[in-house]
Amino acid sequence: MSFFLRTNYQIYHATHSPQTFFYKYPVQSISQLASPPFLSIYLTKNQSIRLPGSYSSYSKMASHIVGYPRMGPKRELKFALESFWDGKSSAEDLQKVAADLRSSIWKQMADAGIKYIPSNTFAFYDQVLDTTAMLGAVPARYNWNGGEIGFDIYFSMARGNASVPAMEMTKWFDTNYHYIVPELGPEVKFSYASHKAVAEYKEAKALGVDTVPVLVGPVSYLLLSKPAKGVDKSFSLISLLDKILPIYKEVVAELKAAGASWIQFDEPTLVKDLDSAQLQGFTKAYSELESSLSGLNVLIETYFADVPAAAFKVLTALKGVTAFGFDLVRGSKTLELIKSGIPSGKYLFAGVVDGRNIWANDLSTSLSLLQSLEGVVGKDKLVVSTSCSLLHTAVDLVNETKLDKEIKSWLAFAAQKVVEVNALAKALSGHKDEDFFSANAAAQASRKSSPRVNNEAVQKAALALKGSDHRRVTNVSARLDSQQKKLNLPILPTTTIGSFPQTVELRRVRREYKAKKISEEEYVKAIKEEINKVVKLQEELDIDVLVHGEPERNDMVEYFGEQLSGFAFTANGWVQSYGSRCVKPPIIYGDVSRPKPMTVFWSSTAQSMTKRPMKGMLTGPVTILNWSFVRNDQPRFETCYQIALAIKDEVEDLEKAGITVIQIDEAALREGLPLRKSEHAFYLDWAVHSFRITNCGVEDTTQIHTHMCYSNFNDIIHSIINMDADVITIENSRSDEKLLSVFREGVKYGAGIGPGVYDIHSPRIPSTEEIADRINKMLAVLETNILWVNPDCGLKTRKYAEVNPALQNMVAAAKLLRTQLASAK
Ligand SMILES: Nc1nc2c(c(=O)[nH]1)N[C@@H](CNc1ccc(C(=O)N[C@@H](CCC(=O)N[C@@H](CCC(=O)N[C@@H](CCC(=O)O)C(=O)O)C(=O)O)C(=O)O)cc1)CN2
Ligand code: MET
Ligand SMILES: [Zn+2]
Repeated sequence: MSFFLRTNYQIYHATHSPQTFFYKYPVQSISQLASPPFLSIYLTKNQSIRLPGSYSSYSKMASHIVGYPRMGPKRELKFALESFWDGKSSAEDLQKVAADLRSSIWKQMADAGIKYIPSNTFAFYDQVLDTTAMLGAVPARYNWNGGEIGFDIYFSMARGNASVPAMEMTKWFDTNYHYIVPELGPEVKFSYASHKAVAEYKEAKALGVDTVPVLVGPVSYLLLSKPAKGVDKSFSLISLLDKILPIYKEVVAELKAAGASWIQFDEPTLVKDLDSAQLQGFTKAYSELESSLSGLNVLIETYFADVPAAAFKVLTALKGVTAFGFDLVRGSKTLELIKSGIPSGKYLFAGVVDGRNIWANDLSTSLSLLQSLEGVVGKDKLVVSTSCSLLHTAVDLVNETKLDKEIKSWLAFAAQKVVEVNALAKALSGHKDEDFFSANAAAQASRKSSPRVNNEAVQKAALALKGSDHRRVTNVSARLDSQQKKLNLPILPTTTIGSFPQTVELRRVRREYKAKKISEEEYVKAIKEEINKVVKLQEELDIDVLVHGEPERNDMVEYFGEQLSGFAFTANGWVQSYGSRCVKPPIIYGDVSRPKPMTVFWSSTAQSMTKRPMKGMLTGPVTILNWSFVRNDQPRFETCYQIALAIKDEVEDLEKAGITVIQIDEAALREGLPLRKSEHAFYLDWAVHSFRITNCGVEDTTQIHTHMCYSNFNDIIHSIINMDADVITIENSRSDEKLLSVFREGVKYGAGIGPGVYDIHSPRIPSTEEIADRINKMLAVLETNILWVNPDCGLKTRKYAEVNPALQNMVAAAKLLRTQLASAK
């Protein structure tokens, strides 16, 4: 009898001889798995296993996974969600896809031998929004009338609906994941309104998997929320603890009744710079919960950075808490705190397997670290874990059939990380899998010594940049004058951020070209037609500075990654960014260089179609860095300088080709800001420097734009000014125009600035009046002659039916104000 067998890195065709599987040959394509039988068992190469008894009966080692990607290996959840939103499938269909995904994830972890398997890390949109639903904290505008929160209220909060805008969405710490920001105030009535955590626990249990239910901890929940509209900005969110804890108690009681023996509270805000009042919130919350939690093992999970000493002290003194989880990849200083001060008798969940990256773990180094920790907390109290939820890494390397073999051997995605965690736990318990460890050691050695990683010329050029400054010689106001002479733009010039809708047809063209189903000629023709359509549309709309629409790009980072040396890319390495939207971060494995121009052909083609200025469109070095999986064998700034040099070459080639406005997007500059304030200055210094390197060599008459989205800039406004761009467009409308407050407070901004006039992440179409109103608010704090009018961000996720009227209204609003300003003179 023959089977397919999944190992950690490969799918094998296997034969079954009475009690043992033997590998026969590697299966080349995943499509061969179409017909059963297919056994999902994780094994290491050259290892055979005995079935049935021995495999399932060996006792589970002390291993734990903080959380797991929810989209599915082929983005099954994405397609199910979008089909449901489009009215093409039912709520039951969506529930079924979700249940299947959850069940396969739980079984996969159970099969791999993980002891502490998380539940409730699944979400239809976002785990913070799930918590808002659990607490019944639905803003009044959604007209919720109590009862269990269903899809319509839940998705209205996430995405808005025809009559009500969505809740704010913002970056989850320093990741590319976005969460829905709770809107709270003294008037909010909390109630237990979503039983999802308990339902998931029971669902797993029914499948034979006893899980650790995961909740966003009460203190982090409050610290990640914002005062609702109309609530005083100085309102103390933490003061709401008294109101939400009773609901947490209800949830805990229900989980206990359902049989849970562990519970995990994610309290990642513990890694931030908290003040003593905020820290006291933890003490208060967990003392309050102590009696409800009795009888349960309670894990407080932290991640993404070091836990500061003061927070560590508070954390380890919490009542009723039996276990602490730490990120030991990004939080190496926490290690010293653990060694010198973890209370005895508590469990240590040691996050040694990186949840933020795709590199295979250096198992022997991790094992030594874990062994040293055993000496600190005791053998029976050490649990091997991931540094954070695996939500932030790709799902399964097994689906990467086209990836270069050598590079593949250096990698581990979520499914492989689960195996690594377990291998480490087994090794600790004296059952080290020597084959697995030696294969891993060989891969580590090959990565260190591979000549493909090094490019000496690039290293030298990047090294030469350090320590020196790079800026344009003329100051920004003089440059703007020279540019205006050339561009002759009206006041309140209108523009868009770059991308236009990515239609099904467009995706098909790109896909078929990639799969070599259509010729280069046909592809170029189709893309040119698309650009022409977008150009004509913008001319009809009477937009002043045009874009080509980015139809040739799958993604603003991946597109450049595909063309730069030192990058590898995956076929299925998707990571959730928000809701159903995913990104496929390229992998930077070596020194970066630009073999040839990347965008010049498309930009000059687009410019030839119009007399209006056409913006060249590039992604900046910091954003390419922050939205890629970055090599971990050299400091990040070194990689960033290398990318900056490659983009500089592109900027100069665009200028030579006659492009006079060049936008260099730094959408992710703010997001890369370290979580700890003490590290901000160093990061901002090299990040801003990298940006300036890209355009320090252009003529005064070449207008450099940059764009940023989803960020709070108020704390880094001086660095933004220091980027010295001629024009910046910034997301603004979905965060209550917080951005404008910095100018209200008197910060002088002399360059062009376009705070977004409408939210592009919602299907809702803003009216002319609404947009005019927004522009007026901006004019109250910004000089008329520097203000630009543009949407918040690119339009690629929208449909033309939304984009056309929205832009029409935007241009109408700009014209309305121009007339008003002219007559007011
Ligand atoms: N990297 C990055 N991060 C970002 C942003 C961004 O634009 N890029 N924007 C901000 C908001 N986040 C966003 C993240 C994703 C998307 C987005 O639209 N993602 C697309 C995927 C984009 C993509 O790469 N699409 C490819 C791949 C198409 C595809 O789905 N192909 C199928 C079919 C392949 C086949 O049949 O052969 C597949 O791979 O399964 C393309 O269009 O060319 C999606 O989820 O739908 C938008 C905003 C913040 N972070
Ligand atoms: N130029 C890019 C676009 O319009 C910038 C997006 S920022 C996430 O899509
Ligand atoms: Zn943007």
